[in-house]
Amino acid sequence: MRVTASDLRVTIDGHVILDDAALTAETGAVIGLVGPNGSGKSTLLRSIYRAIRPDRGAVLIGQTDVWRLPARKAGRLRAVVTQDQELHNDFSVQDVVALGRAPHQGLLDRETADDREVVAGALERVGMTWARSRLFTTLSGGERQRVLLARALAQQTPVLLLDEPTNHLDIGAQLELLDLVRDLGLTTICALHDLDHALAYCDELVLLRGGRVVAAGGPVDVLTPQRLTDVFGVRGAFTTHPLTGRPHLVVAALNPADPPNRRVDADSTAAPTA
Ligand SMILES: Nc1ncnc2c1ncn2[C@@H]1O[C@H](COP(=O)(O)OP(=O)(O)OP(=O)(O)O)[C@@H](O)[C@H]1O
Repeated sequence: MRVTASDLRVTIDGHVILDDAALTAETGAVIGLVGPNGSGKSTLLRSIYRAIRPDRGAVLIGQTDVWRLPARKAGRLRAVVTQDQELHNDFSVQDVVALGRAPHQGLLDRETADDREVVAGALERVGMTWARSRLFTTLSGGERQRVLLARALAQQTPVLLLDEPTNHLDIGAQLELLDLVRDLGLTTICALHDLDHALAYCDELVLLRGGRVVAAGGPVDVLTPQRLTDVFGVRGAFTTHPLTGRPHLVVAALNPADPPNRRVDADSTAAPTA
């Protein structure tokens, strides 16, 4: 299902932290949100998953304005894995994943055989079946992350929103999780810090800086060497990955002699130059 966000502005305590933000995620596409710390990636995601109400703009999933829906109905359209430390004291892993079924249940409904099957399937998909009876709080950070992804899968939504899903994961687990996310075939919007992962796993990128979208489109077109310098203050170049044969991004610090160009201006939003 297609996701469209248009003209979003978010103001907190009188400060505009997201302005004029827009994106389109076509059905089944994986869209990466990239940008330096504090550029507004999480805020854009939050305004899409209804954690922060934008004071302007709209978010549509299909034809439905998510901000005009009751929370439970929104929970059938999109699932979220955030960076927030969720503790779930006294919950087993299975209980945590079962929370994903809530949007499909009435208030007093008991868990059905179908719910149990979906929960078991979600745990299996993320390779955490072995931990189903463990207390969630006893898992490592990476294991928790996989369980939270299983909870999102148990929601059985057409849209998945992920905020830095590879946090806490070792390098093998990062690639495994990103492969899994790609294989799901869901419309996915994912904030990522690792630009090479963004390049390898996303169909399109939205580059943010200072709460504004400065470029959007194919990863190679968005992550131009000029933008890597302007937005991230690094030098960058594409090469061919020696193992996969795919484009690979390498970065290095700016030469001390190169003044970092930290402007956001019309040049940053112009068509790619490289
Ligand atoms: N509740 C809040 N109150 C005040 N300022 C906030 C709040 N939430 C976000 N901000 C500010 O808005 C800006 C964007 O934050 P956001 O978390 O969206 O950035 P980000 O790109 O996700 O950053 P990071 O890569 O560090 O996670 C930051 O300057 C942040 O301090």
